[in-house]
Amino acid sequence: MIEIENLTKRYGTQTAVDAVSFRCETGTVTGFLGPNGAGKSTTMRILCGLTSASSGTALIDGSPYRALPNPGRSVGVLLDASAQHAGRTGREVLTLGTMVLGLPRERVTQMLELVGLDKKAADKRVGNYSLGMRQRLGLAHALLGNPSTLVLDEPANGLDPEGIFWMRGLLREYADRGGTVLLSSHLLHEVEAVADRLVVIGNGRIAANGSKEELLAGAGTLVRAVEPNQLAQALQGSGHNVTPTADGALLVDAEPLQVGRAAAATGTVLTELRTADGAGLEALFLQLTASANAAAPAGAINPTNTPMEAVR
Ligand SMILES: Nc1ncnc2c1ncn2[C@@H]1O[C@H](COP(=O)(O)OP(=O)(O)OP(=O)(O)O)[C@@H](O)[C@H]1O
Repeated sequence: MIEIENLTKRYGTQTAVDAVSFRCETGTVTGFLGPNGAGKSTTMRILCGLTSASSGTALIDGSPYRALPNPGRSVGVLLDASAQHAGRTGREVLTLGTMVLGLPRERVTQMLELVGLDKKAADKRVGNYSLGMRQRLGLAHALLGNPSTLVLDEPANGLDPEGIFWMRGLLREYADRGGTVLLSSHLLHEVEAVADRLVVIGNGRIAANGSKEELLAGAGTLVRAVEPNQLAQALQGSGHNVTPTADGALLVDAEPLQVGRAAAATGTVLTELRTADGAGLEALFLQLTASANAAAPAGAINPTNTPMEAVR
């Protein structure tokens, strides 16, 4: 289990991570979503003992990473697939890992097989690997010590569609066997397909935290109009959040009835009006990160990590 409590990281005057709290329960995959610079990597680096926090705690199975007796046996970490020595072969990287962790050498072959790196690939130098191969090797390295927790920063980066499908299955199976996974990504549909819970971060602060179903059910109304600007202004004037989607629709934190009434009152012609449940995580992500990036005072956005309904 991962427990992050009131975690803050300041770099000079900039607050990269601002009072972040969330938990990743045993047997679940938690998707950690946010735009560039949101604070995902910093949070994960603190969790893995690579960066110190300004305040707050980040615990794995009740301990800070650095206090774990043999961390690689408790938590598998993949923060940067390109961090391996380019001159070593994949097999050498894993062999060194077994030596550091005190594991039997056959673990190397098992992990190579698990991640689909054949003999030829295993004996190539990492400098000649594609990014997808590096991700597979990184995952093999993370899983080497048979840990109960996985912390993965953008592991789907560079994988082809077959690779993404494969990784999704691997992580699902790992969680179903009782593992805990924290997985960051910009690939929203990838996260939507595999995660049980979602934590969305924007500007260092938690913008949403809940089960995937909770978050998708709370996605409001999707509306398309011939003159969307007029409708958007009217809805904003009534205190609603309005987020334009990439394809010209509006996502509104209101019921379809309220949006329909606003359209009628402004004489706006609608071409579509429905609950946004099926609009997908991408639209929700846009909506949430837009509000997180707005100039809200510190702590104004879901400071207590209450479920999604309370954020709105
Ligand atoms: N060592 C550092 N020194 C100064 N600022 C930093 C440092 N590391 C991160 N930051 C800043 O902290 C903020 C959060 O960065 P972080 O890398 O955690 O975001 P992220 O969500 O992982 O984004 P990305 O997906 O682009 O990696 C950014 O504004 C970044 O510039």
